[in-house]
This record gives sequence, structure tokens and C-alpha cells, in this order.
Amino acid sequence: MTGAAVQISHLSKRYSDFVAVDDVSLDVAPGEFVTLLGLSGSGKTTTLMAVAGFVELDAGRIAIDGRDIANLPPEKRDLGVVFQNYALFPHLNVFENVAFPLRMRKWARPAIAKAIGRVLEIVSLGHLATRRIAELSGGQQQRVALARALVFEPPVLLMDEPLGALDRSLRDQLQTEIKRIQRDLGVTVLYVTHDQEEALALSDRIAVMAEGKICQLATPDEIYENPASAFVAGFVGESNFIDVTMQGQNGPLATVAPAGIPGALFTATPSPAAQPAQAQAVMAIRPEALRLAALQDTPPCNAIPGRVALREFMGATVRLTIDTELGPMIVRDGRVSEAARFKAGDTVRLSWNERDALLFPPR
Ligand SMILES: Nc1ncnc2c1ncn2[C@@H]1O[C@H](COP(=O)(O)OP(=O)(O)OP(=O)(O)O)[C@@H](O)[C@H]1O
Repeated sequence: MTGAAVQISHLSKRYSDFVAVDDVSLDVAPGEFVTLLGLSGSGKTTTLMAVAGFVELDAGRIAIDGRDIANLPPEKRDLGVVFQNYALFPHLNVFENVAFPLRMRKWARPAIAKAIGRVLEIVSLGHLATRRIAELSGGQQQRVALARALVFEPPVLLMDEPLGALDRSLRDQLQTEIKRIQRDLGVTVLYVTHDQEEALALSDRIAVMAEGKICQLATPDEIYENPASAFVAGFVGESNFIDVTMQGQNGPLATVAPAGIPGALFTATPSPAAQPAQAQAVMAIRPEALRLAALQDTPPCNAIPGRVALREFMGATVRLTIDTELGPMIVRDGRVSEAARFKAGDTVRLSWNERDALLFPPR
């Protein structure tokens, strides 16, 4: 099996007056894993359904390896699909469920048996071929759905929240398996989720969607480190947001005045989207970029006093909520870090590096 390229060009879909997908273009390379990530209603499913052939386009073009498929019915597109509502047949056993797409394609019996044997090994279900679907756990059922989507060796696999119904530990386990299978088989994957951790863990690239549009398309690292907007900074990972007024720019840095503390000035890094001429901006700082120290230390330039309101132990990390004149700020640091020593009620100094304070146009 080798993956195919997927080209989505200027895709639009409206439901009466409501624009569900608004001029979306996306090129997925052969063998690439691309995730559509967004809030509920942002147009992810509609985009994926359009590729699958279950949604008619109002405008745009969808091509697989350069071949336009917009006018083909779903079964002629030869795409593997794992949708939450694309259910298995509960009265049939695992083998018969996985055989279904092969029987539709009129495969010969020996070829069917061979392909199913192979795909059930890939998804670690070889020992359960004769088990009825109703007698499987949720995670096993999702593996059957994955096997059924992969068995005819499609060049492209479409997955819509395939792990949505599973608990956290099973999700983590299946996530790792999906990634391994995709790597081993070289299949191209277009994946939909609203879970940012899942998107960051699985994807080669993430398309962040909002209101029917792609607002950023980049690698997980790039999206996390250089979000294109305040929305992305808040949606992918956590961010502290501070409303500021721009005071001036000095090379790559800007001086800003926070709204909540008269007379205070900070330095920060304008993102490419921030307009130097714009008076108002929002400053975003990741919780792990904030440092905590005892209040009596000499204040550095980007620092504010605060009081620990809440300390949450998260396992590997500690998450502290600090009440400040700028409102509550979230700090996250390692379990054995200096920050982890503080407890609720302690007075502290919060500081940050200007490179970690990104400026965006107001939300
Ligand atoms: N058949 C339909 N008729 C009318 N409106 C629809 C239809 N299907 C989707 N919509 C609307 O289009 C918008 C985008 O829906 P879509 O399912 O693509 O979003 P999504 O990002 O996948 O959300 P979710 O994560 O909840 O599935 C939503 O506001 C939805 O209500």
C-alpha cells in the first residue's frame, strides 16, 4: 500500500444561509498524516464528508493523486473511512465485518481470507476473528472499524473522531497504534478531532479550523511555538492572555503597557500578525514559560507580584493559579521544579522572557 496525495481546492459548503465550509484549500502529501482540529461546528466533519463523498460541494475541487473525484459516488472513491457513526454490523462477527468491503468489491474467497488474516494481525485482533461485535470492548470495536477501513488497502484513510467514545488510557494506546499502522503502511491520513492533545501527538501537520476556515496549517511544533493568532494560542495548548497597549517597537521587540497596572511597561515579541501601528494588542504567554520566585527577590523587568490561589498536582507537572493585578495567571512546571515548592497563600513574583510573550491583534 502506498499513500496518495489529496488536494482540496477552494471547497465551500453552505446549509441554506449558513456557511459550514468557507473556501478551504488543503494539500496533503502521499503518506502524510494531517489533522483537522477545531471546536464543534467549525466545519471539520463537513470537509471530511465532502472528501468521502457524503456531502455535495457548492464549490471547489477534490483530487486524489491529481484525479478529480468530486463527481464519483463514495464507494467509487476507494477511500478507507472510520467515522463514529459509520457503525459495524453488531450481529456479524469480526471476520464478516472486515470482509464486507471486500465482498462489495467482489474479491475471491481465498484473497479475502488472506487479506483479513493480515489486517487483523496489524490491529492486534487475530485471536478474535470469530467473536461477535456485541461481545467486544469499545477499543476492540474501534480496531475492527480500523481493520475494515484498511483491508482493501486504500491509499487514503479518512477518520472522524475515531477515539471519541473511548476512555483516556485506551485512547492513548490506540493513538500510538494508529500512528504505527499509518507509518508502517504508508497510507495518507486525513483525521478529524477537537482534542488538541490527540492532534499534537498524531499529526505531521495540523489544520486549525474556525468558522469554516483554516486559520493555521503547520506542524504541531510550529503551531504550538508560533501560533498564528490569539485564538490558536488559546486553543492549541494553554495560554495566559493580557490586554496591552503598544507603546513602541525596537527591532524585533515591542514595549507594551498592560491594561490593569497603571505605569507598568513590559517588553514582548510581536507575532507576524501583529500590526506595529495597532494601538491595542493581546499578549499571550504559555504557562510553562512563566517563572515563579519568592517575592523579596529583586524584580526583573518583565515581572509582577502575585499570590498562589491554587496548586494542582498533575503527576509529572504542577499547575499553579496565581492571582495578580492582571487577573489569574496559570503557571505550569515540573513536579520537582522550584515553582512546585510554592503552595496556596504564598506571595510570589511571576516573571517571563520577552521572547515568550507573543503579541497578537485583539481577539
Ligand atoms: N446537514 C446539515 N444541515 C444544516 N447544517 C449543518 C448540516 N451539517 C452540518 N451543519 C452545520 O455546519 C456547521 C459545521 O458542521 P461540522 O459538522 O462540519 O462541524 P465540526 O467542526 O465537525 O463539528 P463537530 O466536532 O461537532 O462534529 C455546524 O454549525 C453544523 O451545525
